[in-house]
Amino acid sequence: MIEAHGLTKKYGDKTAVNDISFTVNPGRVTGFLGPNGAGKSTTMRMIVGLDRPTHGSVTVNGKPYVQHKAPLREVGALLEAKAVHSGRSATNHLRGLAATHGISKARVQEVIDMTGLAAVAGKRVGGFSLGMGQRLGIAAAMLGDPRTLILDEPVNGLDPEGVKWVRTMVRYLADEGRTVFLSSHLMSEMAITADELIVIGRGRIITAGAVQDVIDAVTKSSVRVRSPQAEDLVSRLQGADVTVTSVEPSLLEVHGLSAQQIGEAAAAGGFVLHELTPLRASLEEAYMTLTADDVEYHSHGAGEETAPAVVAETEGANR
Ligand SMILES: Nc1ncnc2c1ncn2[C@@H]1O[C@H](COP(=O)(O)OP(=O)(O)OP(=O)(O)O)[C@@H](O)[C@H]1O
Repeated sequence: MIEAHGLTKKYGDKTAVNDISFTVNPGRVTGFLGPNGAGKSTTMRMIVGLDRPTHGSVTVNGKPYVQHKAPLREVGALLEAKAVHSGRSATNHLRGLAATHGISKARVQEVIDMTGLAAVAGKRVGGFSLGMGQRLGIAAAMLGDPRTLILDEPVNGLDPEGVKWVRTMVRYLADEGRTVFLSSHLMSEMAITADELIVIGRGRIITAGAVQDVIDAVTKSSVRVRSPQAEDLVSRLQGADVTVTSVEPSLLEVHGLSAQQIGEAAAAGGFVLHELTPLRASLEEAYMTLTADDVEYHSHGAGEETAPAVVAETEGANR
């Protein structure tokens, strides 16, 4: 478990992390999201004692990281994995780490096998690709068989097979009762990997909670309706707080009514339906809404999609 209370980090005038409090629970995969510069890495560095908080505190498994007698056995961390420019082999790199923490050579071999490094374990780490370096960083994090894992951008640079492997691995580790805290900018991946989310922007927590709750709190669900009588159906569906958008001639997107309400209204009016599909917003859409005001580095330019025409946003009954 990770517990932060009023955690704050200032670098000169810059407040990188601003009075944040949160809990990361065991048995769950918790995603840490936020725009570039939001303070994710700084928070993770404070958790593992690489940065000292300006104010506040953070504990891992009940104690500040530095007070653990065998920290590698409590917390494994992959932080801003940079290419390790080393002439040593992966095996020797891991054995060196293991030796200073009383960890056996057998465990080194285990983590090499777990992370798919067996074929390259004897090769110079300096020649590793980004993905292999990432796997080596994860191997090092796993070395002490820790109860808590902190992974900053673990899928960065990994191929699809590697991304899937990380997803499966963190699920397995959480199901074993471990605490898993990971950051990523890949929303689609986070949506299927994480159970819980903490979203930060400009050093402050924007929201936290179960993934679906975070999405539902900021996005409106809608229903896709396909009907050969779509045009006439629009007036049947009109009501207070109902928005009907015509996506194409026989296709509507309805906000403000459930699929059940639409189906019943259509049946009552004798309308033929070819499709009735509840649509849920994606984590990416929710994230964009949540962090819109907290993005420090905006990009501008082409690629903005034109919204489809809203054909009915009406008042009145019929719900
Ligand atoms: N050593 C440092 N000295 C000065 N400023 C720093 C230092 N480390 C981080 N910062 C600043 O603190 C803020 C938070 O940075 P941090 O790296 O924690 O963000 P992040 O959420 O991890 O971003 P990214 O997604 O880009 O990795 C940024 O504005 C950054 O420039």
